[in-house]
Amino acid sequence: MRFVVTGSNGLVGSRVCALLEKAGHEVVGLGRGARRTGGAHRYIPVDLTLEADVLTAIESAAPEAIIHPASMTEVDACERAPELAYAANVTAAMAVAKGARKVGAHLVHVSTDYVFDGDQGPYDEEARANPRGVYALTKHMGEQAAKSFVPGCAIARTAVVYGWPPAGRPNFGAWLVGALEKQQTVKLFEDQFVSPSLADSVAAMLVELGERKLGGLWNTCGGEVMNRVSFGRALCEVFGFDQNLLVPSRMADLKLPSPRPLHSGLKADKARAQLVAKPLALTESLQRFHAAWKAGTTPVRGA
Ligand SMILES: NC(=O)C1=CN([C@@H]2O[C@H](COP(=O)(O)OP(=O)(O)OC[C@H]3O[C@@H](n4cnc5c(N)ncnc54)[C@H](OP(=O)(O)O)[C@@H]3O)[C@@H](O)[C@H]2O)C=CC1
Ligand SMILES: Cc1cn([C@H]2C[C@H](O)[C@@H](COP(=O)(O)OP(=O)(O)O[C@H]3O[C@@H](C)C(=O)[C@@H](O)[C@H]3O)O2)c(=O)[nH]c1=O
Repeated sequence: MRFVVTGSNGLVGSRVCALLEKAGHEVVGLGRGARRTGGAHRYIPVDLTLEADVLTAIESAAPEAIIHPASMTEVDACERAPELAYAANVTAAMAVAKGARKVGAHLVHVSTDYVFDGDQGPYDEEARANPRGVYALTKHMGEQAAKSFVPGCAIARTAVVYGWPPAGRPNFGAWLVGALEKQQTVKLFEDQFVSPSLADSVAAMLVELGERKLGGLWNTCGGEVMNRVSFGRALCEVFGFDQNLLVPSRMADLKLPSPRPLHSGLKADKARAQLVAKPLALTESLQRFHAAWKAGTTPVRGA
């Protein structure tokens, strides 16, 4: 099949491109600025907030399916610059969805557990969204844009994605490993419950939604819900780091600019039952994360 993947320089997008290529699909990555990943697929630099450029790129690629992970993902930066967040998470989502509609491509739109308020998680696909904060609001609006232009699209929500990104901002898992390997202490939220998700596993589920042209809501995340301290402890066990470096803290103590859901997390039963690419158990995810670290295939190691 022919695929377009947005945000192909990002954590999820780069893994989606790699998996698609491995499976023998034709791939065109869309990203901002110069290419920052390997692989043999075609790359088109495009600012996704510019609708005309997005439509030109999508028409030239003529995909059967589009996977759209591109987004402004720094939650506090979104809070500080709502105009940029709106452009990246709503305007761009609309442009990509219009492109999909124009060429008749299936759309897999990537979203987040942060569309929920975190009062009563974990959440299944039927739960009602109640976004708080600019990142959450704009991601929720992005979902509506995707559904408005491509009613049969898949909305794939994921959460706390970790992995070894090609470049750019370190994620929760990479940030933790970077600090712990230098024996630095890390303050970890004990009051935020989430579904940590290995990027490769998320990518595999997104690829399957694209290949099978499945629509509707899908929680494409890790298979277990836990607080951030428990994640840290499990990571220490697998990597052999000292658990005494983990300092339990409360989110409110950090005085972050953006609100974040506390009892968040996603129920992964639908994906577990219906997808071939299953949500992974925490230990298996961490073992894979560790194996990539050991193999030295970690571009931002120590970032
Ligand atoms: N990471 C996480 O913990 C979670 C992520 N998600 C969702 O998963 C998806 C993927 O996240 P992830 O891969 O981690 O994010 P990244 O930040 O690693 O990647 C996002 C990519 O989008 C690109 N991008 C942003 N704006 C534009 C634009 N205007 N034009 C072109 N490209 C643009 C970025 O480009 P550049 O590199 O130039 O900035 C970046 O490469 C997102 O939709 C996110 O909301 C959901 C839950 C958790
Ligand atoms: C999780 C955590 C973060 N921090 C710090 C690190 C950083 O400065 C700040 C925010 O951390 P994070 O970036 O990991 O957390 P956050 O921005 O809340 O991560 C979110 O990202 C978006 C894209 C999503 O969609 C969510 O699912 C979620 O993964 O808080 C701690 O000090 N302790 C902690 O336990």
